[in-house]
Amino acid sequence: MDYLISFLPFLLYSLTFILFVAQFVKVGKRSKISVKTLNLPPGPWKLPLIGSIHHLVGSLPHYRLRELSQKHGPLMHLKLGEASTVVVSSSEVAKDVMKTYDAMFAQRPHQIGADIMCYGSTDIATAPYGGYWKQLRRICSQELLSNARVRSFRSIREEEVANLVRYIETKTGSCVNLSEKVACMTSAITARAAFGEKCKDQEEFISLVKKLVKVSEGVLILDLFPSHKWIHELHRKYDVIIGNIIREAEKSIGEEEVNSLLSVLLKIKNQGALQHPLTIQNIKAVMLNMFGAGTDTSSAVIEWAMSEMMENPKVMSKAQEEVRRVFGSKGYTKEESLEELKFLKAVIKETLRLHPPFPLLLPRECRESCEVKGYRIPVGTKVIVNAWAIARDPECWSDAEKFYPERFMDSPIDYKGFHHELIPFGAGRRICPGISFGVSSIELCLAQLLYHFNWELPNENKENLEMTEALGAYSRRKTDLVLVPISYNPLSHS
Ligand code: HEM
Repeated sequence: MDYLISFLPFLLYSLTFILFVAQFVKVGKRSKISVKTLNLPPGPWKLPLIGSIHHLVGSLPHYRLRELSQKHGPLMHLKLGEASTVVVSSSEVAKDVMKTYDAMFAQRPHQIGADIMCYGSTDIATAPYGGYWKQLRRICSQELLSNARVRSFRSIREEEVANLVRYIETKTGSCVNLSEKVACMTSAITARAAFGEKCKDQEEFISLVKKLVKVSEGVLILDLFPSHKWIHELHRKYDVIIGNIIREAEKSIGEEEVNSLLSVLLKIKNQGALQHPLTIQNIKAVMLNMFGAGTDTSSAVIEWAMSEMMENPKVMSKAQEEVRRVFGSKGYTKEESLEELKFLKAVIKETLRLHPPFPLLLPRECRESCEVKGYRIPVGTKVIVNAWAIARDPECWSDAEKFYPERFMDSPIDYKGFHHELIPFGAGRRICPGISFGVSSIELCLAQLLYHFNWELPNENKENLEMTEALGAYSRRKTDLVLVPISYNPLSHS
């Protein structure tokens, strides 16, 4: 009975929500959302109005949004009641939003879910634009994720990738669930960089954050049912574990030179010379970002790159030939050699183009009313940039749907936020600060997987590798990538 009573508010919420949405959404026989065009005051909005609020937009997949924008234009207005969202689907409009008017669109929309999970939205990713966020962002770029700091984690990356290679070597000729193993590796790299070597709660922490990340995909649920017990229960568990880890880390500060992300943050907090003093709660929120934003994203890129190369064996051979030539018979010995892997870098760019881990980036909000392409965007409008659709726009890319890394070989186009046709890390003030951290693990891991092994599909799906994406805010494979590694001996080929 108690159980039923506790579910009553949940059911009432659901019913109200469905009735509310049903007024605006006409779901046809084949689940088509009806679209109307309407002139909206104030300003020259002549954009499609579809029955949706920003919550729903979050759950509309990027490919459905592309279909809609192909019909209704690269700046599309979605509205339900008084809540407005614009969806950007061309590189030109993205440039306006993330460069010309970047300061106007550097806000994140307020989300109740983020308030619960991220200690009142005091992390970097969901903090409102302003002095506190700017300070965190500076700490993040100069101290936590600077190139020098990322270089200092080199031995961690090398050890974890070597562990993965050793494990795969024991499985030569049999099936390996690469998705699972690569996800463990990226989590281990992030955990050791974040907490240092001596963290005994690491495993528990990683498994809890995985659950939290899954839940955060459904921001809709968090925002609609903020009082529901399990959300708070999950957050309480996170708080206890990260609290223990921080207490342990505080003990070793000053004892030895530790450069884990957590110890750097604690030192900055203790120095106290900040305009917005950092609290332990703030540090807990930032640590959640490092894991939430940093682990599944990198492993998804590795998975997709391997999948695409399995689908395109000529690309695989070319990438293997390059790595084996550059590394020679000794294999990987120095990080600098990664710089010579021009084709592998192109493979990674092409993977990020076709499979950006956040196809819709992270949502933004308009801070000040402004005009984009002749349309007045009122303050408070939510903005979604469909980076996935832009990266497949035939106006920008020839043979846009084809996996063709060669397109980047003599091209200046990069993913660092200057070329708005390729923005897997976003652009402007809110661009991802973890590019160098993420890409350095991706490059090393792929290079080693290509150097040490030839890869085959398991017998049961020899003809057909499943390439479907799972539904959700992150772009990941619907099914795990299972492959058969065959160990490669460089000496027998030299
Ligand atoms: C392949 C790997 C990664 C991808 C594709 C990726 C992508 C993104 C994207 C699309 C955004 C939103 C940008 C925008 O709004 O314009 C973002 C933000 C962010 N990312 Fe990443 N990310 C990756 C790795 C990482 C790593 C390794 C870390 C940290 C260790 C990280 C930390 C963050 C943070 C803190 C933000 C919030 C920035 C802000 O709001 O100011 N990311 N990332």
